[in-house]
Amino acid sequence: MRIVVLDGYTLNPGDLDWDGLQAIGEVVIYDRTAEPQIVDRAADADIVLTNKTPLSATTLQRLPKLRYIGVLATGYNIIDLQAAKEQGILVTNVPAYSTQSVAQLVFALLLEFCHRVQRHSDSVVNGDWSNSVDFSYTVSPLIELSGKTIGLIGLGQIGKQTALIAQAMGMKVLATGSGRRAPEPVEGLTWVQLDELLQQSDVISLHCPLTPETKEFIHADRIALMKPTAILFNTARGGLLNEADVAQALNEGRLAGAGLDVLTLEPPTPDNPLLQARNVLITPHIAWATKEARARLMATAIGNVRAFIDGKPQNLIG
Ligand SMILES: NC(=O)C1=CN([C@@H]2O[C@H](COP(=O)(O)OP(=O)(O)OC[C@H]3O[C@@H](n4cnc5c(N)ncnc54)[C@H](O)[C@@H]3O)[C@@H](O)[C@H]2O)C=CC1
Ligand SMILES: O=C(O)C(=O)CO
Repeated sequence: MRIVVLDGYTLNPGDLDWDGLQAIGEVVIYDRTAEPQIVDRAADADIVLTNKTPLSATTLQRLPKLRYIGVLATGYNIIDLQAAKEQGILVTNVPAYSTQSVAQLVFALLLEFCHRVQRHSDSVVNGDWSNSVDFSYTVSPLIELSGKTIGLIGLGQIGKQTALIAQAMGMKVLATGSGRRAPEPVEGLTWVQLDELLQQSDVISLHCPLTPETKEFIHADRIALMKPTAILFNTARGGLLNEADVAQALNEGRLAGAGLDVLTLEPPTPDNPLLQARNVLITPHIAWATKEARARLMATAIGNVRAFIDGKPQNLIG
């Protein structure tokens, strides 16, 4: 079996190894692949592994030998699933490998808004405390989370873990999903419709996939439903937001802040309006990238390839 990894660098920048994959077949690993290079590099492959290199219908039509795509991620919005199905190509993803890490980053971002730890520490190191007449001072308002309401859009693996952490902090948890009812009862959590969640939440966190239905579904009309004091978090996919609308709401004080790990285009162009927006914290799509999570991702991705070769595919999508 000829296996081509199109963009292996972010999964394994050098602190993991590909041995498990190399034991399965003839493997070629590219750190990154630009779109025009995909067909040349994958032309002879039976198996292609990709994290964020897109496989569109046009590209797949030019890869007639391809039998299997292993997405090196949970989100698989980069694959044209319909085209893959029509060509008989199986597609798998890696669920749940980063659940704890992503939920942890939600709170890293949220707690930064609550305490501005770095800003306070910088102030102290710069001498402000030594020069202060008081034993305590603040350089920005502080927020206590206990008693505040968090609204989770998407209650899958990451949404549920985020709910647990929020509950441990004394927050009231609202959630919504694609159905009118909760997929399963979760203790202490209230299932509401999207508009109600947007109206009632102090903190809103997105945990649903990017699909044609959810594309840019956080837009001006929905932002207008949110409290002007609300803080929005997106660790799912950038395309869930209309970025211009979110930036405008932040700049006009109709939204208090945004904590973002993902943008529509990654890396972003310098003119992305969110980069200069007021009260925004942006991380470069790192929620998944703890070594612990990447090691789990590697193990499951290799398990997926083995299962496909053994004729018992696992983690199939589409
Ligand atoms: N920033 C990062 O590094 C990472 C981002 N992700 C993103 O997070 C997303 C969620 O991951 P998981 O929780 O593991 O996936 P999951 O599949 O366990 O949960 C997704 C949930 O979203 C719900 N959903 C689907 N359509 C919806 C809609 N229209 N409105 C509200 N909810 C809807 C589903 O019913 C499901 O409960 C992934 O799709 C991926 O895009 C995942 C891992 C790492
Ligand atoms: O697993 C995912 O969906 C990610 O975004 C990380 O690549």
